[in-house]
Amino acid sequence: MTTEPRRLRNYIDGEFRDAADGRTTEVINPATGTVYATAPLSGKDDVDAAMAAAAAAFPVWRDLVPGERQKALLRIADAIEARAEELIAVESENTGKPLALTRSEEIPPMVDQIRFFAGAARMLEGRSAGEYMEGLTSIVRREPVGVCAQVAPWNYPMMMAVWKFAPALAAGNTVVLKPSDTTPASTVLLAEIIGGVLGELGHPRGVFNVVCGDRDTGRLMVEHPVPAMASITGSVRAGMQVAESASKDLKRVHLELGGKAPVVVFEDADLAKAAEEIAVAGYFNAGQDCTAATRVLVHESVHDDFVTALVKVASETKTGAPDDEDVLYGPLNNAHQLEQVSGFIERLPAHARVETGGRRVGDQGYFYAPTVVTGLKQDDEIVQREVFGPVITVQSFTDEDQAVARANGVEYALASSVWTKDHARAMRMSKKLDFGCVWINTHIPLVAEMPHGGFKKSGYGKDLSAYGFEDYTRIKHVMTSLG
Ligand SMILES: NCCCC=O
Repeated sequence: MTTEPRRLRNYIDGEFRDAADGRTTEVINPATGTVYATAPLSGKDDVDAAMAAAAAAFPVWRDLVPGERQKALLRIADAIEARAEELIAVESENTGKPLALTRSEEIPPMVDQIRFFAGAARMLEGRSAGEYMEGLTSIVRREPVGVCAQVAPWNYPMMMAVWKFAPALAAGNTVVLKPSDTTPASTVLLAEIIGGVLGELGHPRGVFNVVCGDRDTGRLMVEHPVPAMASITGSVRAGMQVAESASKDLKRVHLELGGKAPVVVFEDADLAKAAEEIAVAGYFNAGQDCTAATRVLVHESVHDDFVTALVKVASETKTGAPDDEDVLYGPLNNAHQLEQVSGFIERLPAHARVETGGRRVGDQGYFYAPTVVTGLKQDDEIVQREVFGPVITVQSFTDEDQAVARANGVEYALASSVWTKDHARAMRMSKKLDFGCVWINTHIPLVAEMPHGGFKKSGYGKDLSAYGFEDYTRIKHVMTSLG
């Protein structure tokens, strides 16, 4: 017996709706390769409706005292916690992620991040009011920006949605959020949860809207005259298109565009610990993480020992079905991504060596083996471009200067790590590494209070933290005569 694919719908102005013209796309479970749902392929009418709803809700939401927005966000966090098992099941079906790891590694930080921004709503900072000219008092007002058009990626659909809507709503903005066309399911469920809370509290229906669709839908959102800000997590190409479209009416842009994180391992590092932790940080979520430990640079004197240790951990690392508690990661997100990752391996130059992996696992779904590639040169494609798959490359270096040059010698600049017992060296490296984050003797942890965001082609603007929160505000100078 075949079951009909579930029908996902947009969430606009407090109600679930199909696309105005009825168009849909298929949503595939990447662990099985089968269609299990359809989602609206939204067009201009849907984007217009969502933007109108968000614009109508904005003045009311903006003018609430911050404590009311805090209360709403705290209730949303509680509701997500209460319905965590549903979210985990939906996310795992839509991404193939291991259920156990979604439960332990995604829900708790998501809930914590919403609670952080709930608190931040009441803690906006500004410089001191005062008399900077004789007889005149100046104050700074910090205000929300307006309607925010937000485009989330497919690697962490729920958590990236949180990174977008939580700071925006906390600051008093209203939101139109588009999930990736391959992973809309958990965002639609989030809309039900968030909309439910906002409705119970009597807030305007259009505070939070979800519009499903593809790249064209995203383009319609960014080009739309209503939003004052566009934020996107995605590829460099998508970010450049957003920046270009947004430039036409000078919208504010917030871009998180991926990475190619260097992992610099010095000869005095604890190699066994480094190999263990780097493998987890490189293969977690099938390496589909913009901060993944993807590009190891190891001192030449310990290169071979490190490779041996890493290959051992890699070959013991398991990928498999969402309900298998022993797996570290599930499938690649979609057939195109499997093709992309396979393509990088197929195009490796003759001087490269695949030490382990380098192949698809099984013929159902989009699983790929944990892979280690050595023998590379700095300008090789796999060193320069983001693979977004379970592939760790290893190069060597001779000294600190060469390590820095190779680490910085890519277009991305999001995250990096340095592994050494020498504190002074770690601090020198943290100054010289040209990345938005430098971890020392660890790689990949994130925390709500600290900023996440890059430089160069990794984009600009910060997620998480008070800095991320401020990105969703604007400041106004008010000056009053004392006479
Ligand atoms: N580990 C979370 C990184 C967010 C972007 O991929």
